This record gives sequence, C-alpha cells and structure tokens, in this order.
Amino acid sequence: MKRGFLNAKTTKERLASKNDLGTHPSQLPYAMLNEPVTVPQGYETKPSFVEYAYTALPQVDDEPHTECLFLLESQEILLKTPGFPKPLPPAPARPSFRVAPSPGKGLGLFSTCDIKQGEVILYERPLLIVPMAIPSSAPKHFSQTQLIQHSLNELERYYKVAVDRMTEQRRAAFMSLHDCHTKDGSGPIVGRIRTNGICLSGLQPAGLKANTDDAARMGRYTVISEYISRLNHSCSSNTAPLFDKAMLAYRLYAVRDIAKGEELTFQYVDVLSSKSERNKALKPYDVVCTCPSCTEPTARSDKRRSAIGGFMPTIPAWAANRQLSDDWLIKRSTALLSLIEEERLEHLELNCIATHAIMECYICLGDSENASKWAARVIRQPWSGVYKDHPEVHELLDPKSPAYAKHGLWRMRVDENPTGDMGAIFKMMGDVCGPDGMKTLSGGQGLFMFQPGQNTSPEGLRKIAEILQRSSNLKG
Ligand SMILES: C[S@@+](CC[C@H](N)C(=O)[O-])C[C@H]1O[C@@H](n2cnc3c(N)ncnc32)[C@H](O)[C@@H]1O
Repeated sequence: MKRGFLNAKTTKERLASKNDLGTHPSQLPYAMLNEPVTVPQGYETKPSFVEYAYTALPQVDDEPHTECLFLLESQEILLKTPGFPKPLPPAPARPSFRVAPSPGKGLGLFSTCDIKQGEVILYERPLLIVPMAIPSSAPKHFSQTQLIQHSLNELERYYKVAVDRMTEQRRAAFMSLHDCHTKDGSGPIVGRIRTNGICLSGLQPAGLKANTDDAARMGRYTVISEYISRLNHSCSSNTAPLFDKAMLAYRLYAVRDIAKGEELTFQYVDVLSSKSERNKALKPYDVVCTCPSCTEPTARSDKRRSAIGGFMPTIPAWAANRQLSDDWLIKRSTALLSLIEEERLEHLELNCIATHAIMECYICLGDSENASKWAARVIRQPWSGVYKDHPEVHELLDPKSPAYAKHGLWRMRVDENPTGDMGAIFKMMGDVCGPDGMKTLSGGQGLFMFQPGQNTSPEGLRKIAEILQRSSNLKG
C-alpha cells in the first residue's frame, strides 16, 4: 500500500485543503479593533535571536531572495529539504499572465494566452515569509484592547525588520500591495500581510505540534508574493498555487483550461461551506463575492457543495465489501466528479482523490485499459497532493505495463478474496470507514507504510485495528 493511500488529515482539512503544504490564505490570529487605542510605551519585547533568525534565502547569486523570519528549527527543516536550493527555471520570454484592473476588485491577474489544465502559469519566489504569530509579553494592567494593540505593534516591529532588509525594488513591490486593514489597529506592514498572506505549513518544529493552537501557529508561516498575492478570490477558482520548498517558490497551476483574457483566481475560504458562511469568512478581506455560485438565485449550489463534502471515495471501504456492486465506487466517484465540474471546483484535492479512486477501482477489477485512461486524468492534476504521493501513475499510462501485475490492488475484486494481511486490513478498514469513507481520515497512520506482501504480525494488525477503532470513536 502506498503512502498517501490514507491520510492523517481530518475530513474537513482534506476536503477543503488543496495540498499537503496547506496552501490557503492565512488569517493572522489577532483580533481587530474598531477604534484607535493608545498603548503605553516601554513594554516592547526584546526579540530572542536564540530562537529566531532573519535570513535572505536562498543564498544563491543571480536569483531573487526571499526575506524570512524563521524559528531556527524551521530554518533547519527548510535547509535540509532534499534538493534545496533548487534553481528557478528561466523566466519565459512572454509571461502567460499580466496585472490589470479587475472591475470592483482593485488589481488582479489575467491570462495573456490560452492555458491548458495542469500547466504552470508562473514560478514565483516570494517577497517575504514570516511567522503567523510571535509571542509577546505585556504588563497585567493593560486592558483587553491595549493587549490587542500591543500585540499588533509588536508584530509590526518584528515584520518591519524583514521588510527593511529587502532590496529597494522588492520593498516597493511589497508596499504597493493592497491593504484592507487600514482602520483596525494593524500597521501598514501587518495590514498588507493580513491582506495578502498565504499559509505555509510543513516547517513546524516537531515539539510545537502537540501544543496549543497558538503555540502551533508559531511554527506556521505566511507568505507574501508580488504576483500571487494579486490573485482575487473566486468560489470557483481556476488556479492553485503549490509551494515547492526545495525551490523556495510557488508554482501557480491552471486547474482547468483557461481562455486568453480570463481573470486568474484563487480560493480565500473553504469553498465547500454554504454561500452565507463563505461570505462571512470573506468579510475580513472586505470581499462581497459576486461569482456565479454566490449570485445564483436558488440554493442549488449550496446543495451541490454540501453533497461534494459528504462523500470520500475510499478503496478499502468498497474493495473487500462484497455487498457493494463492482461498479459502486466508480458510479459514486463519477457522480462526485460531475458535481465538482458543475460547481467548477477542479482545484479541490477531492477532484484528484476521486479520479485516482476510479483508476484504482479499475485496477481492483483487473481492467488496465480503463485504469490507464484514469491514470492520464490524474497526471493532468499535478497541483494535487495525491499526484505527488503516487508517482507510479506514470507507469500505469500504458495498459500493457508490467506495473499493473505488480500493483498491490491488481484484481483484488476479481480473485477470490483479498487474502492474508492485506485482506484483513481491507476488511477492517471497510468496517470502520463505512461505505461513504467519511471515517477514514484522521487515524490510520499505522497503515501509511504498509506494503503488500510485507509480513505484518498479528500484534501489528491488532495495533492497526486499534488505531482505526480510535479514529472511528473520535470522529464517528
Ligand atoms: C490579496 S488582495 C488581491 C489583489 C487586490 N485586488 C489588489 O488590488 O492588489 C485581496 C483584496 O482584493 C480584493 N478582492 C479580492 N477578491 C475579490 C472579489 N472576489 N471581489 C471583490 N474584491 C476582491 C479585496 O479588496 C481584497 O481585500
């Protein structure tokens, strides 16, 4: 069984997120103030440079640098990323996007040519990467609003050092970005970071993970870029930015075919929530969304989005369950893909999960002709974490490839029964997940590294069953 077959994310994270680097806008964990607040001077926290470092990365001449403020352990994680620092590809002679006014939305990005699904629109090294939160202390006699203003002032001070270190040209690019937080206590730098930052995970020191939410945020970062930060929101966005740690750069992918002149868009909020929830979540960005799903008069879109969020294609839940027909999961996943297409949500991780599941169904059925067609569709979604976790799909493009016979799922539904360890695990997973697969997602880490044919002891199997059972109790 390949890694990524199960995933440790919660259902909600997995449905809403776009890849395992957590690419979505970052809302800083600080409240906003309705009116100006005066804070007594002299209580500034001294930055602890034992823990934090300002650095310009990568330290390669002739390439733009990102100004970073990192916890030392996060910096270590980044520097140890295999392949770091991978060079940026040469900029194309004619970029396939331009910055231009978008009526009612300020500036935006627009395509300058037809772009195919899965193509990279741009590679971009960010201007700035900073922590989403930095601890600060304040005297006990501060009022609640003074505490908020004090925290915002502290953040501004920390972030300013990084902005001051930029080249003049990159600082000017940063300061020209939009700021929708001019009247809530945020300074000009914090305001721009709040407006334009995209969340970056995967750099969290191990020790912080188990701590409180605030502590955990200290190992999470927000990324600001000259161009990607100009993407306006749509609830049916047509791009997905994927952060490549080795390159220290985003690749911005087209998630469907884009016509010349179309605006390029990105999702700022969980697009599987209802129209009213989305509009509430968009308030901090000062956005009243006018995309078709927010303006159509009936509640059809809400219903479709809720249905999309209510099914997770899960091979084990079907493969060993003989009460479900051979085409049950194919039909359910195809219906899911139709809903995704109707709502124009191709960027969702779920799109690739369903595509990959149909491919695996055909492998279970011993039908390499159809499996190879679906493998080709997986490959057209390179922004997805599923694609990243399954490099073997390339070997499955040829229906005659020997990779089929070697695949752990090959003919699983055709031959007698899945037997041995694999059969036992599939049966357990089927029982625990339920056919809709909604309980698979938060546990099951023990299965990640399971390989077919691997000799798993009864003790190992019992542990896996316990993990799955725990996850079912917690989330079910
Ligand atoms: C990250 S910036 C995007 C680029 C920005 N339009 C600019 O001029 O630089 C976010 C801001 O863009 C505007 N915006 C983004 N999406 C929008 C939308 N769908 N409708 C209206 N305004 C939008 C809002 O002012 C929001 O605070």
